[in-house]
Amino acid sequence: MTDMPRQPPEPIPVTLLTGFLGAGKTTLLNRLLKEPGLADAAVLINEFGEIGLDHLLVQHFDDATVLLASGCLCCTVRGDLVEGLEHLLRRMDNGAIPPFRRILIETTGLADPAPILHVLMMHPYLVMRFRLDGVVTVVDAINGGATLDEHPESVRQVAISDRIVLTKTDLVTTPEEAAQLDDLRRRLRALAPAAPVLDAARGEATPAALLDAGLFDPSTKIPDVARWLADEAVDAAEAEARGHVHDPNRHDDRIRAFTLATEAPVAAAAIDMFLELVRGTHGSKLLRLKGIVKLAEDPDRPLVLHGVQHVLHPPSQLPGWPDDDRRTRLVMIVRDVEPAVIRRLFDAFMGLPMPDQPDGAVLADNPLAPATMRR
Ligand SMILES: Nc1nc2c(ncn2[C@@H]2O[C@H](COP(=O)(O)OP(=O)(O)OP(=O)(O)O)[C@@H](O)[C@H]2O)c(=O)[nH]1
Repeated sequence: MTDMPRQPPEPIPVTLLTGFLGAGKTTLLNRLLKEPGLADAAVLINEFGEIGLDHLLVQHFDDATVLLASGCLCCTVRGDLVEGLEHLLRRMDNGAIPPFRRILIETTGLADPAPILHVLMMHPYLVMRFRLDGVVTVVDAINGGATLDEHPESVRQVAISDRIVLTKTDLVTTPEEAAQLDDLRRRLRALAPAAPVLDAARGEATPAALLDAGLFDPSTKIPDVARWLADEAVDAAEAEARGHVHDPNRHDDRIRAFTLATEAPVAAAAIDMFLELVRGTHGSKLLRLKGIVKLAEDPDRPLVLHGVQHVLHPPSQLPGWPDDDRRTRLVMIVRDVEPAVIRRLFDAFMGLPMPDQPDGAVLADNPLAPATMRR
């Protein structure tokens, strides 16, 4: 018998469920797990709330954090999360539990989801076996506005989300509450313009609407860049935000979503230097980055970028462009950074004419510039 080369197993999609204390995460999770399509999902939760989960594959992980040698706080790895994920994989690979086709991770209401996403993007083994499908953030229609005002971590949870679920809209009865809900919806749209807002009480938070938020259309397996990037929605929100006076004391006014785009093919070194500089300078202020790049060296095979804070998922290349839009497009969500600052840098590195600005060559040719930025 000839040995067939072994294909690596398909990475298992992971959905991160986040949202503030009492927002309704467990209630939503319980409902989703009763859906037939999720019978073969595994669940990892890091606290048992008042509502129990009676699902076959529930595993618990603690809040324990392990500081990496670099000492970078945003890279704290949830040790038990890594262990929990490895344990589930081991038991599946050994046949001790039935194969699961998806993982849902419910975080504590106070958690910043970024370190959990970092685990999925950086761990040398887990990054091969799992892929981040999306971040679902649950927001309470009654308390959501006050929570955003008081807790910056809840603003971050919304800003990095791919889907938002509004809960408790059934409790909105008075005209004042309805007006507050309108305001909350506006805030959510500004914070996460690419994330559809789904109303749980109206039955909109279905598995079809919440899951498979990644680049590939689950039915065709073809990448759907427009849906994944949602750059048009971000552009529209950016235009709306331009007319608005930003109040630096409001947590959500400090967050900005914007897009960068160029028709011209981009040299791999230029995009590399640009990202290096943005990550080096703005690090934790860069909440999320998604992008597709037309490489000068290989223009027919677009490069896919995906990052949370300064951590980039290992970039991949698609075999071809899925539609007619072949521009390089990046969507960024930042905190406390003016989009114009990053836009100027992008234009400089992409070689766009910038008569009155220092351009990329000045940095790249400068022997005093950091080594990563020199030619
Ligand atoms: N009326 C109404 N109540 C809801 C809805 N969603 C959740 N709840 C209630 O809100 C309370 C908190 O819900 P949970 O699902 O425990 O919220 P959680 O986000 O998991 O809470 P923590 O784990 O404490 O962060 C429970 O009493 C739920 O029954 C909803 O859409 N409408």
